[in-house]
Amino acid sequence: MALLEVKGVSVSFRRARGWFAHEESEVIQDLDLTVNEGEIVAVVGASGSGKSVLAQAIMGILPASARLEGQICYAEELLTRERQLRLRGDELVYIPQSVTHLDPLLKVGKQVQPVHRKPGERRLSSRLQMHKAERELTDRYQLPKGTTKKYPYELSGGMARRVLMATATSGEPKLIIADEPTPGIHPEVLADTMKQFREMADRGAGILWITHDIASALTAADRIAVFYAGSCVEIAQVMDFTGTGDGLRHPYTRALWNALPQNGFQPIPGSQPLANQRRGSGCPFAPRCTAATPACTDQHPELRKLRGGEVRCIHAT
Ligand SMILES: Nc1ncnc2c1ncn2[C@@H]1O[C@H](COP(=O)(O)OP(=O)(O)OP(=O)(O)O)[C@@H](O)[C@H]1O
Ligand code: NI
Repeated sequence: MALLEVKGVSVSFRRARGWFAHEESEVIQDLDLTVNEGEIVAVVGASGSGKSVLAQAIMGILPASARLEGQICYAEELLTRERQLRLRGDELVYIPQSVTHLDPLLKVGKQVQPVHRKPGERRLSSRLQMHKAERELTDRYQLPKGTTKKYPYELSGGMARRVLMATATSGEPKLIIADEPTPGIHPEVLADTMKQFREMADRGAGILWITHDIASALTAADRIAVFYAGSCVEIAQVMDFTGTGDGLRHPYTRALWNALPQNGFQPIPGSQPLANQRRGSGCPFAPRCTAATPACTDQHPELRKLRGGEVRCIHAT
């Protein structure tokens, strides 16, 4: 079953311009993405491509200046504001990109206790729960003993990140939106985090995992969604990332793959256009694409199915 379906979602931000006027920049454009039960979908793409904005749209925490179009469904029903509020922190959990999301005034231990929402289920005594939280943090996340008694400001960035992970995974969530959960994490903890994601997925959860690190995404994800300038340009299978990238469908995905150290560090010239620099309606990658033709600048390519994946490029075969 599809746990998360993002259908034709666009997000734009309104900004004042001068005294009376305002301008809108579209930072996500007509996005389609699905996460099924038991599946880990990694979202990769350059900084500013719209990954975190998508996470915020799903969680219902976009700022008031944002306008969202399109539909987001959870468990095959529209994810309305009311459902977002009801499911958040329970079935639907979020690991935010910024550690400022920890409550600064609450000791860490209080923040990693599992939620018990089932009717009639007795809450564990608070001391017992504290012990459980402590064990989780020391055993699984290798944090020093006593971490639960600390306040967030007493933790390093990497420690705070592990606390965020523990906070999000201490219950039994169905859909996890993890925005860059791994930077600053020790390689062993990284491997364990990915193992934990896999176990949760094997129990039926769906995970949308936003990351800069394609190499680690490839070791744990089932499918990879590639973002460029607010568009999802390709959805690939992990096994497509091999050799010189001939199995990949979009020139940007191929360029990302060939820019990895193990593939010879071949950078692509130019840079991703910012939302307010995108001109016209063509393919956003066209200005940097060696395969671009005049037709590429005419219209935004449709997302179409190709060789077991999806692509937005009129030339992909
Ligand atoms: N609250 C906001 N108001 C205005 N613009 C915003 C806001 N939040 C994000 N943006 C813009 O939306 C675009 C996408 O940002 P987003 O944070 O989603 O990028 P990202 O892909 O997560 O990047 P990174 O990899 O650096 O985390 C950027 O151009 C950013 O400046
Ligand atoms: Ni981000």
